[in-house]
Amino acid sequence: MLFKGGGLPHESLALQEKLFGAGPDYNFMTRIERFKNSLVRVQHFIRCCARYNLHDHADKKWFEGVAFPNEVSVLGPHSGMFIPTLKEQGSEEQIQKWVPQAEKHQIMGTYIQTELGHGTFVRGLETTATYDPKTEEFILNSPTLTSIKWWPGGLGRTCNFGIVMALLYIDGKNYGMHPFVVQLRSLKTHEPLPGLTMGDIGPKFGFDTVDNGYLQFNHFGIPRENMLMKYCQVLKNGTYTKQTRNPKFSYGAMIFVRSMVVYEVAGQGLAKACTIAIRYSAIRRQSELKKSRPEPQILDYQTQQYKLFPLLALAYAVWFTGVRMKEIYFMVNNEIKQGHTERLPELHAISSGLKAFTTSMASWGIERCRLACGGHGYSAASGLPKIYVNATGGCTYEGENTVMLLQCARFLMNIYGGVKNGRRPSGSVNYLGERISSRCTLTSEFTLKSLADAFKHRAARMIKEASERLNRLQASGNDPEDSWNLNSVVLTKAAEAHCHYYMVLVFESVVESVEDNCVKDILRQLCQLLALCGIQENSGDFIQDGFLNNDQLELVKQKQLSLLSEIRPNAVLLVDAFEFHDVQLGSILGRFDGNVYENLFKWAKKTPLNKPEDLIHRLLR
Ligand SMILES: CC/C=C\C/C=C\C/C=C\C/C=C\CCC(=O)SCCNC(=O)CCNC(=O)[C@H](O)C(C)(C)COP(=O)(O)OP(=O)(O)OC[C@H]1O[C@@H](n2cnc3c(N)ncnc32)[C@H](O)[C@@H]1OP(=O)(O)O
Ligand SMILES: Cc1cc2nc3c(=O)[nH]c(=O)nc-3n(C[C@H](O)[C@H](O)[C@H](O)COP(=O)(O)OP(=O)(O)OC[C@H]3O[C@@H](n4cnc5c(N)ncnc54)[C@H](O)[C@@H]3O)c2cc1C
Repeated sequence: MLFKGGGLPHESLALQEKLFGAGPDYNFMTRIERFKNSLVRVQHFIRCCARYNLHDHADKKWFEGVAFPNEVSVLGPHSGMFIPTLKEQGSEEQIQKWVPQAEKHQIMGTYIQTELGHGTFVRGLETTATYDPKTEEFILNSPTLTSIKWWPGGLGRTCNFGIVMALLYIDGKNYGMHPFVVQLRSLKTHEPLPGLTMGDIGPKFGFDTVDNGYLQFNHFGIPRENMLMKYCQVLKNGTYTKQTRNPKFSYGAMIFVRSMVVYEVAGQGLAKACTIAIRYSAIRRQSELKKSRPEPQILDYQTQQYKLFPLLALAYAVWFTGVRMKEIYFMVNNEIKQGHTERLPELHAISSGLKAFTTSMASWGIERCRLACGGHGYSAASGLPKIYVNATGGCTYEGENTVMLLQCARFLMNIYGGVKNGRRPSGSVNYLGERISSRCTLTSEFTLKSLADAFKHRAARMIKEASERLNRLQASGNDPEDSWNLNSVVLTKAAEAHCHYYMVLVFESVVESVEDNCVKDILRQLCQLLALCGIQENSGDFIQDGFLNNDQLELVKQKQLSLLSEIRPNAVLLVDAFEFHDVQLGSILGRFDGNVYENLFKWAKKTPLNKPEDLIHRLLR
């Protein structure tokens, strides 16, 4: 119950739906079969939403977790980007017009921003929307090959609507990137409308159940009312007006998804992988620990614990951080709606930084879980390949991770510069206003406070040094842009250190808030392990300025090893506590009943390659 809160009833409802749990095995399907099967489940999901009166986004998410285990469906971009952008950027009239249809799935939309030539550099996008006051239409056009829209999920075959990000031109003047609601396909025939060339972009690393697509505009007209006009308006005569608000409001959909990805993608993905690897390690027996004794569970090998328990601690940390990230998003977004935009830069920085930091850590962690499962981990039956390919997409979409770390670093440099000029920082960066202590107080007790302080010191020092290096590069004659580029590796590391500190701090605050002493003690062990592993893996950062000494590092190592034995008796319970149903895990190795071998054998017998009547058989005969 530490995790699920109000979600359980919806999950149980979804689990009662036969169509979700049963059916053909994903691993034995071709891409087209996977896509079709997902569409069948999408339709059933939509019927369930009506039947169970599911409107709230969070309620639907619980349901989706069962309906689409370890994959993204075309509903992801629809409910995660299309509807939120309508709500956040549309005028009241526009919201009334489109949101109810979208929520009832009468129209299906996606978010159409990236182009063949540009994804990261949003200001480099080329699609144009030119206003024609005579027809009161915007004419959308793809002027170059590189301006063809590329990647939007659901665009290839499914969606009949999209929000297209395009450069607004009025009377020859470029007003920058704006969002437009565009009908793409006929609501009767589902054929693309004349003036649009569109389709699926082909097979990918993962995301088989999503038809990421391309779209080329050939002077395609849409009504004036289709520009989302909450913040900027184009009047009938072509007059452009805008509120004196931050132009970055049109990037709001990206902040939303980045804030959600920490929990939904990184937290869930790593927690599932740990559940599989730790349960399997309690079932699998191999080799000898002691002569003439039964083979031990592989989870009893210290090296196996050393591989998996730090990842378990990380899974808890990312999960808690993801929950906190969601809370912060909704809090700051409410403030923004009431006209208080002061915390937008911080929200952008922390959502960019944490999205990058946690998806990278989770991808790396999921792969390590696979390696920890030996040969069977390499089989699709482990469920780990599917979890990995979907989670690792999070390192790229919604802002490539290095680019996101640099956005976070940009904010940190601004704040640090302000501190130097006497400004007081607040929120997630308030520590930058504190004096940095030069010696570490870490003792063999390893209190959570002393561990968090060590990460604070590391982050503050690395941010300070990145800033000073930037200044030195400029002082030696480099222009600001070159200086930034020449410092960018250092900047990304400073941003990572900031995010790492944030994650340790969140974990520490969760532990402190737990009332049950037994649970508190177990969580404290995990939090200590997370922090100690972070120190050891990045020990150079902690000893570089003499903050930690060799004796303290030795203590860190000793404590890390003793924690492995302390965590061992609770390890399986700690993954059971995530409460993933077998349907959600999609893994034979991670089955709750532990009946691994019998089911692996049954599964292998079902593989299509074993069917007697096929071309392979004839060729081999
Ligand atoms: C509900 C969903 C739940 C779960 C999700 C689950 C599954 C996901 C499923 C499927 C995947 C779904 C969707 C994927 C969809 C996509 O990928 S959509 C496309 C996303 N594209 C990107 O993210 C592009 C990345 N690029 C950018 O964001 C920007 O262009 C940039 C940040 C790189 C811009 O860099 P610059 O050119 O430097 O910036 P600028 O535009 O000139 O900005 C100057 C100042 O503005 C600040 N800033 C930048 N972005 C924002 C922002 N979003 N909000 C607030 N402020 C911003 C920037 O920091 C500068 O500030 P200064 O004060 O320093 O000047
Ligand atoms: C599964 C998936 C789903 C997607 N869904 C959608 C969608 O629904 N809608 C949509 O519009 N888009 C979507 N996208 C596109 C996605 O948002 C972009 O691919 C992403 O933002 C990265 O941009 P890019 O492809 O231009 O990468 P690039 O910018 O070309 O990245 C390539 C390399 O260049 C580096 N680089 C680029 N710029 C800089 C810089 N300024 N400083 C340092 N290094 C830099 C990067 O770090 C990276 O190593 C999706 C992508 C994927 C993979």
